[in-house]
Amino acid sequence: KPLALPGAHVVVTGGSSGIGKCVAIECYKQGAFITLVARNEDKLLQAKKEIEKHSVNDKQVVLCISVDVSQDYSQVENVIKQAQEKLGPVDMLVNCAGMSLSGKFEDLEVSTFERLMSVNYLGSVYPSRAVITTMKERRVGRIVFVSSQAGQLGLFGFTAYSSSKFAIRGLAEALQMEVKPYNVYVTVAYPPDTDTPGFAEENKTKPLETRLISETTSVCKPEQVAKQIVKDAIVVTMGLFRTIALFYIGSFDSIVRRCMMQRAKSEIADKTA
Ligand SMILES: NC(=O)C1=CN([C@@H]2O[C@H](COP(=O)(O)OP(=O)(O)OC[C@H]3O[C@@H](n4cnc5c(N)ncnc54)[C@H](OP(=O)(O)O)[C@@H]3O)[C@@H](O)[C@H]2O)C=CC1
Ligand SMILES: CCCCCCCCCCCCCCCC(=O)[C@@H](N)CO
Repeated sequence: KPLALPGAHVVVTGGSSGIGKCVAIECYKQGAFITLVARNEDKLLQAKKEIEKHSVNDKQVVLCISVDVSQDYSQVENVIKQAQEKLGPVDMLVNCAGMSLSGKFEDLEVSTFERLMSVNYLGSVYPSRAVITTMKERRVGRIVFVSSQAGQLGLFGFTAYSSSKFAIRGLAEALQMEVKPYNVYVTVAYPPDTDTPGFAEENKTKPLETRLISETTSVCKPEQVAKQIVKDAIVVTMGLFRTIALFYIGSFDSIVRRCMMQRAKSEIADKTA
């Protein structure tokens, strides 16, 4: 049941920096073929070189594709098509592209809310939407979303960021219920502050309150966070420990399975009729 990474095709958005780059390295070390997706081509090539140092056989490939995951769905769809033509169907998608901007609600431009929603939320919807059909058909697939601790708890300074990360959780949980009968698994990571270029950038404009709240927990290494993300995606344990929710989820899952069987039956009936 665990996904076999050797020979698997793993697409990592935001794979040119920080957590995403470390996820790519972790998968490459375990024998996967990698597609890196991000905007800046120099950063992509730089990351490709770094990842290739960790190869475990001479067949492995790191493919780089430059695209903005948050802008135009048809562009993202094309990128996934290109990747599948070169490296085969996507076995695992890791949605790491994202960014953080902080400030008091009244100090943030409204355009910041739009920007974070499109990069963090729509930037996870588009790639996932582009791989899901093939995953369901093949009865193979993993989709990983990267939320944040600020996606479980709304925090001072993060009105725009937290809400974009909460949105990811809703998306992931609803999608999981749809695709479970097709052996496709969805996981969500909720990392704490992690030492990355993105984190350094965020710290330049963080309000004092946000910084003090953040400093109550320690800063993680991206390698460590990436290791956990990959492990959780490969061996999917009981995703979410929510006692009451579990009861409902179980009964909703059986509705989904029943509908799936009904549909299969009526398709057979249509064919024989
Ligand atoms: N570091 C932290 O403290 C934490 C981070 N997270 C989340 O983890 C994820 C990764 O963060 P981190 O590693 O720190 O970030 P980095 O800024 O170091 O890396 C972000 C990556 O995403 C890419 N990216 C950003 N915007 C887009 C876009 N519109 N289209 C395509 N690619 C894009 C960047 O490349 P390019 O700019 O070239 O496009 C880069 O590869 C984010 O979603 C972040 O919110 C969650 C919790 C804590
Ligand atoms: C239910 C249990 C929840 C526990 C929450 C504890 C919260 C403590 C402080 C949180 C610090 C903020 C992290 C944001 C990280 C982030 O996403 C940015 N660094 C991105 O760049």
